[in-house]
Amino acid sequence: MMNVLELHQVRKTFGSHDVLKGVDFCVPAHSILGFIGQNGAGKTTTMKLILGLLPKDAGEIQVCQETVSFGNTKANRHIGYLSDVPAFYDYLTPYEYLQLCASITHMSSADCKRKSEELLTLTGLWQSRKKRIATFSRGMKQRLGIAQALLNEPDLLIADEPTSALDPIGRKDILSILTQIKDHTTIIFSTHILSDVERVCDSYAILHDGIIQRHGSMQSIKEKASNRMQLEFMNPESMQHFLSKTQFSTKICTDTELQITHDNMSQLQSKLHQELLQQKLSLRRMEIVEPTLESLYMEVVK
Ligand SMILES: Nc1ncnc2c1ncn2[C@@H]1O[C@H](COP(=O)(O)OP(=O)(O)OP(=O)(O)O)[C@@H](O)[C@H]1O
Repeated sequence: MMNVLELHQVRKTFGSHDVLKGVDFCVPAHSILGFIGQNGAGKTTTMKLILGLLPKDAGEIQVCQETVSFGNTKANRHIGYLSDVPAFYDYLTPYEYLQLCASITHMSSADCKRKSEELLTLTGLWQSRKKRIATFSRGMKQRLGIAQALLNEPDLLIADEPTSALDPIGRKDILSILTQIKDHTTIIFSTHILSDVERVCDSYAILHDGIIQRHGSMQSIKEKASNRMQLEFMNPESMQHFLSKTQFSTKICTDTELQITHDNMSQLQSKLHQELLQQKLSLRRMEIVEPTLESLYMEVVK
């Protein structure tokens, strides 16, 4: 599959601060990439480099096979951009606003009408098309931001923390729009909300300490073999008893719960059964801890 976006060894320094120290990742066509990182990790910086809004110190960026360079906005015709806090002319209606945006890009008035109607419907703003943007909630403004970013039918949508400021319903709306458009548009969205990535993304990339520390498909996380088991004891005393005798190295979670890490799950299970039997202990719960995006993230940033 063709990559809509490719970054190779991208570096960026602000003064003496090495923000990006060689960032590499690709986004295949018609997929959604969750671009994950803590505050200040360099997500916005990366997005501005992709848009050619900042000069990079080294490396290469390609959008739809076109090389991006600072100040040259040619590659931007492939891109729709949604900033983390989209700003609008509040006295306009969403319909008027989209028309204004379309007129700036010299879209014909027939195309503009058709596209505005389609996008207001897609983003659930059709009913509110005659209300002034000033009366809109944050979620509605974010949805209008998506409509605007999609006006020119971009191959790539770059969304900077589109869900971070929203409540659960607002977030669900945005995520559902992103899922609906991915047949036509490839999406990269930055976030630190891991559950949003788990809900809609096809792949993830974790930026930390200036490089992509982990990346892959969401499917690959599910297929990763678990090496952890969680046990819950009936009471704190039985857990203490177990801890005083066990041969396994353990990580205590609460006064009745602990985790055991082991390379061979079936071996662990049978040995545990033996131990519990010998110690005459019964458990409330014993379950395999499936690998999650959160556990990967924690490994990286801890
Ligand atoms: N123009 C600039 N001049 C100097 N330092 C900058 C500039 N822009 C960003 N930085 C620094 O680069 C680092 C990365 O910032 P960036 O905004 O890319 O992070 P982020 O991952 O988007 O964080 P957040 O989640 O808080 O938006 C920060 O330490 C920031 O202070």
